Amino acid sequence: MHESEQLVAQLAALEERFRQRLHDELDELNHLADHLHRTPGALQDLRDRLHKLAGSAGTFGYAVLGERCRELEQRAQAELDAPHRSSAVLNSLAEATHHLNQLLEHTPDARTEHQRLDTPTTDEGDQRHIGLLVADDQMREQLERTLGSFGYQTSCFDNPTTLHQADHIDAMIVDTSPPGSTLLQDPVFRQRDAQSPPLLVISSQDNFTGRLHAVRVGAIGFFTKPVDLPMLESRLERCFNTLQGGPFRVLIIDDDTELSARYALVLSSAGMMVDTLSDPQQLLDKMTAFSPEVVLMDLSMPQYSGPELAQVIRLNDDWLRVPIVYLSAEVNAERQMSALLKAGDDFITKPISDSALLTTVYARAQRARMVSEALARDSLTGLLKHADIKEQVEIEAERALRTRSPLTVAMIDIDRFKSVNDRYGHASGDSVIRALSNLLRQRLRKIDRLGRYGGEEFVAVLPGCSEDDAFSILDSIRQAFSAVQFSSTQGKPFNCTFSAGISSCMAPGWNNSALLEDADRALYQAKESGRDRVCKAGVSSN
Ligand SMILES: Nc1nc2c(ncn2[C@@H]2O[C@H](COP(=O)(O)OP(=O)(O)OP(=O)(O)O)[C@@H](O)[C@H]2O)c(=O)[nH]1
Repeated sequence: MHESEQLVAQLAALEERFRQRLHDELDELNHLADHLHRTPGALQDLRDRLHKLAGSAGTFGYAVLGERCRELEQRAQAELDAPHRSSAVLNSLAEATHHLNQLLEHTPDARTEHQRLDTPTTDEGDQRHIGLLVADDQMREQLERTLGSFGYQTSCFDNPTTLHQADHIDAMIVDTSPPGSTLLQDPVFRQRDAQSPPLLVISSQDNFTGRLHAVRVGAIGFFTKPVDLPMLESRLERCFNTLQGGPFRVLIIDDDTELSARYALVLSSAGMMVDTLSDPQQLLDKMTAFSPEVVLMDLSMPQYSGPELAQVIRLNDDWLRVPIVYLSAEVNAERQMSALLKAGDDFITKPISDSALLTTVYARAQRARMVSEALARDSLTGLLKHADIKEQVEIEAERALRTRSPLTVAMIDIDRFKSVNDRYGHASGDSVIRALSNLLRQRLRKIDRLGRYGGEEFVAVLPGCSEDDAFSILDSIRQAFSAVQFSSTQGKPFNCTFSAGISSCMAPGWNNSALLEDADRALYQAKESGRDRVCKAGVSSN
């Protein structure tokens, strides 16, 4: 069966399950309606059930029923808030509840459409194609060279129309200099929409107006000359979502299993990884095991409230960045605010259409991942920071132990870097650090992890790579780096070298915690034996 047909069939099966439950649900509502006068707590119970149905009925196509439930829920709530019960109100509430059954017929024209769910895909592996509209020859050549070395394919255009008409452009970079350029006011830019490829703008001036023009045509990056190319490249990477990611992980916490199954189906059909939780007691285990990037949380569950669970999540520092979105039938703005004040970031009111659910979750997940990536990365090099690369060493070491596959860790340190700073200035030193990080990123594979361990010290984690293979890769990078010619701010040319120590988990006597220490010891040995070399742990170098 075709994938979209399968989705429609699964959604239909869920709807059928919901339809069957609906009959029982309406019987229960009728029963409560009959006991409003006699049974304490019946009114509260009726309100809660109406509230739940107001959220779920619309999602499964019973929009009219859902709206009516919401109306009755509000009437029940008003009666609960009143100082005394009114017989007349209870009678009319009971009567209206009995009429709900008739609304079961109001489905065909109000059913939720099973539209095709178009989502941005994150297909990795293909070479990305960047369209350049850059009149400045030097800037264009620099971009072509740098983006090419990062594996992008570039094409140059000389006017907005040909750029927009070009096929298979994954992103575009537009240079709006010289000052006063009206390039972005060209109609083709103004007609851009959500489907248009991401746009990065280069400008010779950093001012509010320039940034505003860029935002108005939907730019996702703004760079001022001289452009920090590694920064521009990492922005491109970020917008393609290729930074160590995989599908977005979404956790749905809702006691209504049919409803959460439906949301899960909709989100997973768009390529997201979804897990559901109906028993909040399992919350901590689930958060740890699944590590969601977005949590969709029902507002009221039998024994717990959504804000309580959100606060439990927020007690753990590791989960402070995870957006929590309440999915609720609650329309009362005051109650929504009070939930958000406790914890949580956003509200989606049920019922919600499939595409609105998808868009909201996608936007939240994307933003959360971007923030997370930005916080984990070093601003000068765009590489992982000390703590994050150390964590990657541990993760990969555990994986290597589990899968009995090789793993090599390399510690790399620029030689006599202090004297580079002293002789050529700190800014030249920075560009050496950036160049080495670019070179490492460019030469290593996507699955390798790279981090800036200290000032001029880097760590590379190479899964599936033997010590010998890692040695030859790093040695060729060492040679390439020593051939790079830098120029100081005064225009003086100079070269740099680095030393590296590598340690592999296939080495005899290996254990997890010693991996970095062994690489460090090997690095020390490389320094001691003359620098500009790569040493393996446990092998003496002459
Ligand atoms: N430009 C620049 N310099 C940095 C940065 N971080 C650290 N440094 C400098 O890097 C230098 C490191 O020097 P040392 O640790 O003495 O080592 P070295 O001069 O590289 O000598 P060996 O490692 O023994 O070859 C120090 O002078 C730091 O100030 C940075 O972000 N930018």
